[in-house]
Amino acid sequence: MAVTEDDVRRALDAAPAPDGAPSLAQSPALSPISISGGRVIFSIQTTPDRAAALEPVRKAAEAAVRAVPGVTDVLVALTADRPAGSAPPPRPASPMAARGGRDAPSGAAPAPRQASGGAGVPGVRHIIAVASGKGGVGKSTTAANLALAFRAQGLRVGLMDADVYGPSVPTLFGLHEKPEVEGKMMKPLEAHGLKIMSIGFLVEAGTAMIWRGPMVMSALTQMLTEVSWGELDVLVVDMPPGTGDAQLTMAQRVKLSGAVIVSTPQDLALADARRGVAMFERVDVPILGIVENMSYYCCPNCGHRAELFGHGGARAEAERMKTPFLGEIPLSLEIRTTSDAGAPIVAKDPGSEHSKAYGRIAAAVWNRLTSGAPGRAAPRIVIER
Ligand SMILES: Nc1ncnc2c1ncn2[C@@H]1O[C@H](COP(=O)(O)OP(=O)(O)OP(=O)(O)O)[C@@H](O)[C@H]1O
Repeated sequence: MAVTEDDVRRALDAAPAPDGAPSLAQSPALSPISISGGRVIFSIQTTPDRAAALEPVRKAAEAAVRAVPGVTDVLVALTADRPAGSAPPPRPASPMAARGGRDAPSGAAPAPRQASGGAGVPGVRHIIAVASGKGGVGKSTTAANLALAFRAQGLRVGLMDADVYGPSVPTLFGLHEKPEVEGKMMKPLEAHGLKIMSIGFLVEAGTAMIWRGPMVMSALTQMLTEVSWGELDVLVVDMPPGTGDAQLTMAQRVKLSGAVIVSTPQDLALADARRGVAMFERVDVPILGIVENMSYYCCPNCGHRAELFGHGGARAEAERMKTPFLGEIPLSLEIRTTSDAGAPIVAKDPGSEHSKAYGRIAAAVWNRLTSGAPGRAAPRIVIER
């Protein structure tokens, strides 16, 4: 039986509120409710000093929703904005502790929309997510080349590989050492003028990882807040494919300036891309645009361009969704071999046609970022299950 928001709200009509409202359902402290299958996630806004006292309210809300027919998993978090300059709240499990972790229901808590200044990471002007609805469409390749193209345009750039399920950035940049730790902060590695951090630097290569939702949140938060990124114009985040916990975590934890969606021309990937767009829209992250990757075939010998089945689909879809179309990248052996060899094409051959295509996409994204496209607030989660 499909769970609806009305079902959840009816259950919360009998749950206590933190602020004197007749019920949690009627309280402004209640965040938007996220429902995915039988999983229900929401948060209750509070102040850090009241977090402990409100634990019974959180538990009562969880129990009320758990009793709704069809609900299989509930995650309710208390959230608060941390005053500038104060210490961060304690973290849950660290990514290192995730090695060999047990399977468990996962979840990420949505947060109320509240305005706050900056990107949420000190010194970082814009954080953008590069995402795709499904795996293998070239999201990591696009993120890496986009970051390099920003750099080529004189920007100070970081690249954060948040793909907890299959980090590609270590291979893309031929980086395999562990980051140095200075005090409580990790130093990002550097390559081709980019500051780089990957979940792949923190876990053993080839280790089978089972990530629980809170671990994903913890790992991503650490990579954002416990890495000395320094002053950056833009931090490009290579997201895990799909529309799961990590995406929600990023969208809720950090003030994302926007998301770039990567798709291949085929209809199936486009349907996935549509889901990706919808997910970011649901959490109020502006879509900066869609990139069509492996758009057409470029012959390595004669440069002849052959159209592929479905070519142009992303442009048409972007128009239908009233989303900017950022550009197309061909299916090219050079793009693949340079990436596999640890120096993506924009680093290896900056003057090539393909690098220019990435440059045009970077310029379009930067244009959107600096033309006043709205960003999102950065809430702090105080307590999580
Ligand atoms: N435009 C392209 N032309 C040729 N090969 C490409 C292109 N884009 C990506 N590839 C290749 O496709 C494979 C998958 O790319 P990539 O890892 O970037 O995808 P992804 O969407 O990030 O995948 P995952 O979901 O597994 O992280 C890689 O071998 C990469 O080199």
